[in-house]
Amino acid sequence: MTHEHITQDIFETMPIISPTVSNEEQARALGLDGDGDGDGNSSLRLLPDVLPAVQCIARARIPTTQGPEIFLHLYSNDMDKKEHLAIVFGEDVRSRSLYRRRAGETQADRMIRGAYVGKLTPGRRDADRDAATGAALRFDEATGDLVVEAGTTWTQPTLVRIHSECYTGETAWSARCDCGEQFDEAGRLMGLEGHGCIVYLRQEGRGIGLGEKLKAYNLQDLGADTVQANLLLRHPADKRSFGMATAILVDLGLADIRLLTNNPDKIIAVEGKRRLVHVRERVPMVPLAWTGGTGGVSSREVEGYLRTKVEKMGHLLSKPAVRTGE
Ligand SMILES: Nc1nc2c(ncn2[C@@H]2O[C@H](COP(=O)(O)OP(=O)(O)OP(=O)(O)O)[C@@H](O)[C@H]2O)c(=O)[nH]1
Repeated sequence: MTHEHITQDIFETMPIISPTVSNEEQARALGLDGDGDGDGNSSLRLLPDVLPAVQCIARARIPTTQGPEIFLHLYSNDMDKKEHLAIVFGEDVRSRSLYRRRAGETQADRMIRGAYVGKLTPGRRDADRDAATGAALRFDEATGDLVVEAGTTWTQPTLVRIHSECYTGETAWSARCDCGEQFDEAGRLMGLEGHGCIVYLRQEGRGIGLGEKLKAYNLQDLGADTVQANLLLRHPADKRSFGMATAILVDLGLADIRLLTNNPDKIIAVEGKRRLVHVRERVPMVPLAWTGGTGGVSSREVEGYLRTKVEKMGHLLSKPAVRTGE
């Protein structure tokens, strides 16, 4: 479809952009549904049979400006060329694919990949044993797999956030969404617990990419809500999938989790068909501006964004009533 066609279509459909027009009506008018295939299903409902094969290719300790130390894990996979990440709080969380012994590698190679136990210090020679703490890794000699003794250090379900990339909210100080605030809050809570994981997925703009999200913002300024804007651009309301997150969590041995989210679709999606990951508890992410405290994103745009999430995307959020006479 040419640019002229899209522009023409948008202006033909502009009169039906109104807060009173439902997502379904809008989608029908455009011949689309949630995932654009006309079958009435949202893309999140289409759970994949097979998870991507993920491999953690490097891990490093990052001291942070916020206090807690994190271990950043960078993943490759067999489905896309993107660098998905796991931001891990807690030294005991071990990526199976990272620690697996590789043919011919030296202890120095392992330390450089981040496949070590304890802390790296100048002059350290052995990745698999930390003389300072006495910690040692154990391997299955036949397969080279790390033997992880379940529950030896952390027995509770781990606090997890599955975050989708949002350049505008995380880096460009955008007050159109609460993504940056959610990211910071997740890190704060995990820092307090001393344990947790933010899976950072490279699916910008609910999977449509930054360029398309910027177009969606212009449509929002022209009167569309966030769902209508995606549909007008001929994208599903939500183009994301969460099999990558499931695969990364399984690789990290995080099968029992408490998930920070308001989005019920995310719970279904991360558990997947085979329920390799169990969401034991949903931990709500209440916008800070709604908690009565200080801070938090506050703008006309973010209020509309959150309202659309509640009214059209089924998010489990309710704004506290404004109290009067106090
Ligand atoms: N297309 C589009 N994407 C947006 C918009 N605002 C934010 N996003 C993207 O939405 C994603 C953030 O969604 P999340 O906060 O991870 O997830 P969620 O489904 O809203 O659910 P929660 O876990 O409750 O926050 C990021 O990829 C953002 O870039 C928008 O107006 N349009």
